[in-house]
Amino acid sequence: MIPASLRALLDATDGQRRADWAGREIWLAREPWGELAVSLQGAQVLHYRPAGDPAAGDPAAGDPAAGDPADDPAGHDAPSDMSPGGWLWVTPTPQTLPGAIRGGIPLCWPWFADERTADESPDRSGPMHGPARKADWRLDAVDEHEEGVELHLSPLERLHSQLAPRAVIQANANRLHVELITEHVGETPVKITGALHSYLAVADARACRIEGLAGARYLDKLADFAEREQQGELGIRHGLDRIYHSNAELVLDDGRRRLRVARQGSDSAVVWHPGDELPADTPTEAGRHFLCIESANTRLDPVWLVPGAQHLLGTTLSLTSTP
Ligand SMILES: O=P(O)(O)OC[C@H]1O[C@@H](O)[C@H](O)[C@@H](O)[C@@H]1O
Repeated sequence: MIPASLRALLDATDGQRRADWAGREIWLAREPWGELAVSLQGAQVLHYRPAGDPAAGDPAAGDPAAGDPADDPAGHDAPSDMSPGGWLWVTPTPQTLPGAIRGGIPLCWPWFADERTADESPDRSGPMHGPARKADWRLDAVDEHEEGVELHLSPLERLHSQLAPRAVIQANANRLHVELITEHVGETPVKITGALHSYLAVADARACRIEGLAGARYLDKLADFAEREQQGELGIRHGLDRIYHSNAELVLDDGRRRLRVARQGSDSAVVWHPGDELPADTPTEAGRHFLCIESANTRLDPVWLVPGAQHLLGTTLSLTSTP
């Protein structure tokens, strides 16, 4: 679910790959395999929709419910400034530059949340979730073929004295895969955290289920990081902010789609929705249509990088039809 203005840009593309949206340069594609939109601010995937996405509310996509708006929670209860379809969510009212866009898959680097250490930020200053998501990135390589696309990006300016990040984004008719690779180009070991802060589009954030976390330990950020154990699968009915100590593959079931969320290089799965306390850049109606499941490295699994070493933090989204 994306802003109608971004949808209009995608619909208007006639093969060109660059457009401006909300003051940012966007790389976009609308091809037989599906659709992809990436903001060069933050190397942030904003939209992904594989061909035939059955929950799009679009008769052409083969959605049997699409003919009857009342039966189609995927699309027709969308706020008027939002367009249904796709696996990711973006706010219709993003902050102006140099603010970050809320939605899609922001890259949080080289620290997660406000847990920056002296390694990541010598004076422990800097924005929540690190500078990468607000920085300008450049496209270093694009590999387009009939089945999909692969993009390689790196920041225009150096974001850390000893670390160099780059992002790889792969999209095709079956999956979206994002990698954030950190290379140590300095002289002394450095500790990092970070996250791929995926905003997944859901029918209603208060009626979702996440499978794969039963029995996992987690830190409850809303209870001063109290440590708890997940009893059974996670049913979401209200706001939550948790860091699960788990590397398990997860399935997000919102009643209309079962999305598999696989993670690489991550022993922390962050599950977040602000409930009724929505951020200022998120209108009430739009705000109930996302749930964040983040592939993360947090205080539970920080990564020590030695000179010459690399770390890959990744996430892969695909469908599962198996209940
Ligand atoms: O508003 P931001 O900076 O994008 O952060 C959103 C949320 O991101 C989550 O990852 C954190 O666990 C939350 O505590 C935080 O509120």
